[in-house]
Amino acid sequence: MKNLVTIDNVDMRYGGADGTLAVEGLTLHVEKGEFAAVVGPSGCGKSTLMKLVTGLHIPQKGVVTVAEERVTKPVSIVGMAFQNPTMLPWRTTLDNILLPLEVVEKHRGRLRMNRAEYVAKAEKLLETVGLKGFGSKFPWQLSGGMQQRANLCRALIHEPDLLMLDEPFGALDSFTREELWCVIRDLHFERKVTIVLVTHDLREAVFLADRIFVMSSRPGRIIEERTVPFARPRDLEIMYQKEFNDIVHELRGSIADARKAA
Ligand SMILES: Nc1ncnc2c1ncn2[C@@H]1O[C@H](COP(=O)(O)OP(=O)(O)OP(=O)(O)O)[C@@H](O)[C@H]1O
Repeated sequence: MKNLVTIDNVDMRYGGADGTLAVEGLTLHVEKGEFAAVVGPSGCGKSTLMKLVTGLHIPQKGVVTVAEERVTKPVSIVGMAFQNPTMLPWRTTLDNILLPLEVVEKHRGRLRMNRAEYVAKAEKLLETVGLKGFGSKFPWQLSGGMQQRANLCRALIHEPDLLMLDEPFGALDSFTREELWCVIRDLHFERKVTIVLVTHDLREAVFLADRIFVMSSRPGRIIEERTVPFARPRDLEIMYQKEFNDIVHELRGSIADARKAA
């Protein structure tokens, strides 16, 4: 299958020539339609990887491409969701979801001409994530889990080919988190969007991903790549199977080794 994302031998340093080398010789390919997860010790450069793919950082060495185009500026075919939803409190949930369309030049004109169509699309997304009828509420009227759901809608409103998720469920209780795993699982299954998920939660990675990349300690590079063998769509029950927990334990071992090697 074709790669949608390629990172080839990339170095990224913060703060000038003597600054922090965050990733070094980072190489990773994600296929179109694939669900990839990236795990690794704290501070190993996972968020840096996300910023390199989305074009928020440009590396000093090496090449990043998305959809066969070299990344030299923020990439428009990508949707992003981070740990903190950062919704604007003075806008309704629906208007927060429409925000990326107002910001990105390419969509601005279309939104003005076809607002009703985009509102309908936002409402459909809200329904998909279990928030039907909540579009008129303000973010502060929603629970943390509901805000994360709305955050996902915002990342998906421009129908991105690539969805980048950086610890999007980190701050949630475990029941809400598992519910949202199922929302993401279904979105991936129905929309065939390519997803890259950065997470500290190894069960989350094994439940959701087709392939898991393990990073070394800083400067980060990929030290292990693991294909998850379970058929899709997966049920939460799978987390009680021995094969599932064996993979989680092996990944935990790899990360512990990477931390020791630092
Ligand atoms: N703007 C910056 N200026 C200087 N150093 C930075 C900057 N951003 C990140 N770093 C450093 O680069 C390294 C990688 O950071 P990054 O945020 O990518 O790691 P991470 O794996 O996402 O961390 P965590 O697991 O704690 O979320 C860290 O050591 C961090 O301190």
